[in-house]
Amino acid sequence: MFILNAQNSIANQFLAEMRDITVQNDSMRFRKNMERLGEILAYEISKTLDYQPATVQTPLAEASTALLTEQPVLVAILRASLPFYQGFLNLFDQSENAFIGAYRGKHRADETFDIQMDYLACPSLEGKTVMLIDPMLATGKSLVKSYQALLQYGKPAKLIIAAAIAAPEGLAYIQEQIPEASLFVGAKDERLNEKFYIIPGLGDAGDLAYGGKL
Ligand SMILES: O=P(O)(O)OC[C@H]1O[C@H](OP(=O)(O)OP(=O)(O)O)[C@H](O)[C@@H]1O
Ligand SMILES: O=c1cc[nH]c(=O)[nH]1
Ligand SMILES: [Mg+2]
Repeated sequence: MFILNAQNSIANQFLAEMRDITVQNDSMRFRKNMERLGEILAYEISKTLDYQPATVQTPLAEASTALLTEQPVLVAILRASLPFYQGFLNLFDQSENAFIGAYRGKHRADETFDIQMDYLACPSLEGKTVMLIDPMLATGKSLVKSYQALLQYGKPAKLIIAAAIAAPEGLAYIQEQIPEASLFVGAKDERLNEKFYIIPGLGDAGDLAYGGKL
């Protein structure tokens, strides 16, 4: 598992501002920070993909390099992942894309919830490199249910799961349910609270990015 804030970098600033109650309610800044974190994680993930030799013709001569052997499929889980996903799309700008409307339904009296899933637009995933992108990995239910739904579009050759902030409980659930997934997270936080929010976390990522919902 790759944990970005295991090393100090400018990414600490973006994560800190997303968490900071004196900054996070500037929703444009919150979305921008989420996008920049997405770009950085996408860059780290890009180092682990497959490349093949290539040459490009400059005005003066041929230059040798190595380029991606294939474009990934980027999967955004509405709502909160949109700015985070945009960061990935900024770098993997030739990728295919999929969109899932998945959210945590109303919490029951015991605070548990089911994942509601109403929308799925997806190309074939057969044999492809798929990146499942969601900023918050709390219980892991959204990601697991999303992945299970995606399998109707084919079996990816490689599955990468990217989150801005992850709880240990969610990470364990993903590793149990989807052992083949490679995990890349901005930060691994302490725990979930009784309402299954990540502690210290940042609050509700979708609401901070786009406002509340009924
Ligand atoms: O790991 P889990 O326990 O499934 O929680 C994580 C999910 O919860 C949040 O979505 P939410 O249901 O708040 O919808 P939103 O993105 O529209 O805010 C967040 O954006 C993740 O998708
Ligand atoms: O802490 C959390 C957990 C789930 N979803 C969020 O937006 N935040
Ligand atoms: Mg939310």
